[in-house]
Amino acid sequence: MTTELLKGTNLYLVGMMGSGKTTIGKHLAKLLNYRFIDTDDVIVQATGQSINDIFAAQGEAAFRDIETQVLGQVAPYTHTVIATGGGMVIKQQNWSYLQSGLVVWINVAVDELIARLSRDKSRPLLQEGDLRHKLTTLLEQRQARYAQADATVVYQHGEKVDAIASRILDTLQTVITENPATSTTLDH
Ligand SMILES: Nc1ncnc2c1ncn2[C@@H]1O[C@H](COP(=O)(O)OP(=O)(O)O)[C@@H](O)[C@H]1O
Ligand SMILES: O=C(O)C1=C[C@@H](OP(=O)(O)O)[C@@H](O)[C@H](O)C1
Ligand SMILES: [Mg+2]
Repeated sequence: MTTELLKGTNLYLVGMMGSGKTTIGKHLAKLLNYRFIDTDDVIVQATGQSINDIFAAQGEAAFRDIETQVLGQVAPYTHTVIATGGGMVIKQQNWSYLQSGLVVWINVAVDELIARLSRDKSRPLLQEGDLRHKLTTLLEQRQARYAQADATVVYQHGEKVDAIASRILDTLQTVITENPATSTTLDH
């Protein structure tokens, strides 16, 4: 049902590190018969370096430039679910690309993010200092940007990936039905 309503419009998943963008995005793409792209994966493939290595060797600003380039490269696609990195929403320039599709914020409480990420070594911004403080500070800086999303799904404790994915589709159906102009990719 939502597949027809979307008319090929891309879905961009935004939210904090650990919120499940990559995991849920893959599932969502299967449900919609869409392609799946993770901007971090594209960066790793294109540079031949891990995200940790890029941050260590070139710094965050260089990573953000590559991230914007990658977003610009994938935005012209249709029928694609794009899992973004948690910091994608920061740059205003990125919103011109994000707004070519429908943006979904997966809103997960900091306590749950801590439980998921306490042993994670793949996210350079979380490797030093207190994890709760880092996540809380980042969320404070980003929350208003995440809230610019077209749809928000709040994670319910213990909710499985397939349940969140189908709730995202239900929410999008409501958003599109209430404002049909939101899904227009293939109309022009
Ligand atoms: N609904 C969920 N319940 C429990 N764990 C989850 C859920 N969604 C994702 N995870 C786990 O949380 C971690 C981060 O997920 P990931 O998809 O990489 O998030 P993101 O791409 O937003 O950083 C992974 O270990 C993943 O298995
Ligand atoms: O929030 C961030 O600034 C980042 C999130 C990461 O992606 P995930 O959100 O998929 O973990 C990755 O892009 C990089 O480590 C920076
Ligand atoms: Mg991810």
